[in-house]
Amino acid sequence: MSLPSIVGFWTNLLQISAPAVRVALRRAPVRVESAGPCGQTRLLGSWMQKQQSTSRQFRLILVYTVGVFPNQEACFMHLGICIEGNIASGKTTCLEYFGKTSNIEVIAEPVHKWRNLKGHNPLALMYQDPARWGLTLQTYVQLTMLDQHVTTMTSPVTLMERSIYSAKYIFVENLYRSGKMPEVDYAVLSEWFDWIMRNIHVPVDLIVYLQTSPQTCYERLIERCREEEQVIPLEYLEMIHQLYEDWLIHQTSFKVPAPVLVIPADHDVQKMFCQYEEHRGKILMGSK
Ligand SMILES: Nc1ncnc2c1ncn2[C@@H]1O[C@H](COP(=O)(O)OP(=O)(O)O)[C@@H](O)[C@H]1O
Ligand SMILES: Cc1cn([C@H]2C[C@H](O)[C@@H](COP(=O)(O)O)O2)c(=O)[nH]c1=O
Repeated sequence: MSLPSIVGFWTNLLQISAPAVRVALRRAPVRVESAGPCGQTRLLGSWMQKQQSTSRQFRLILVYTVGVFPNQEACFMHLGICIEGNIASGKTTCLEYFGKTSNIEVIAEPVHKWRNLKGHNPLALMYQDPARWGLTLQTYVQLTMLDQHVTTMTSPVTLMERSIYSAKYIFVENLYRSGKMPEVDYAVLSEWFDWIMRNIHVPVDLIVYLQTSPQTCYERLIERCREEEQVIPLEYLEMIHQLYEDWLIHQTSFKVPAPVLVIPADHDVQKMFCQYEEHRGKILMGSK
């Protein structure tokens, strides 16, 4: 669908002038990125700080466009949402829940790659000897996360588990601050990360933070029983928790790349599913 058609559609439906729709589009947290296949105009989600005060009218247009044109091939609009949270906080379960909805594409964290890279297990190696293998794992995590961020999506909304941001701001930072990553390794990873930020567009429109207590995660981690993680003590989850809180709640450590929706996640699964339903609209809108 071309941009003029979108403008025409909303002009007719809302009985507002075409310039008003165009103004709403211009003020929106999406931008015309490129001409997609078959001449379709692609609007790629791109949240920008200076445009936080997006008009309500446009947001309605945005959300209902997803509903009205659900099956557009190579959809013209795309929202990227990252699900963040501590280890075993319930991110995968959340993804599986929303994955049942049509028009939402979910991208699970590529843990299987981190556990098996040409027969090697960088995740296990890192837990066994973080000072030796932290750089190895985190270099690969950064690459695989970037790969997921730039993958072309065909659905209007993508839910991605974690992000290149949390890999750097939480896990690399934790290794470094706890004295398990040499300064030179941290400097190399930081140079790579900064280069990516300067040269590659990594769009995120909303961060959904599943906020749990470290104790809850510890219990769920033991229940999940992933072999590599059996060495993780409660203190490790407490450090990850604090880094997440400083980044997304207090916003005192690193730049937050998108608005944050906080969902308390210590509850049982049924209560979590109820909360996901309550927040479904906000999540689809890609903002608070
Ligand atoms: N709300 C919940 N209450 C109890 N157990 C949960 C809840 N959500 C997930 N779990 C269980 O906890 C473990 C970790 O959940 P998972 O979704 O894999 O977390 P993450 O992807 O954040 O690491 C899994 O065994 C899962 O079945
Ligand atoms: C992003 C990231 C993850 N890890 C580790 C932490 C966990 O052991 C797994 C991810 O599992 P989760 O249940 O999805 O939290 O990978 C890491 O060491 N470094 C990272 O950057």
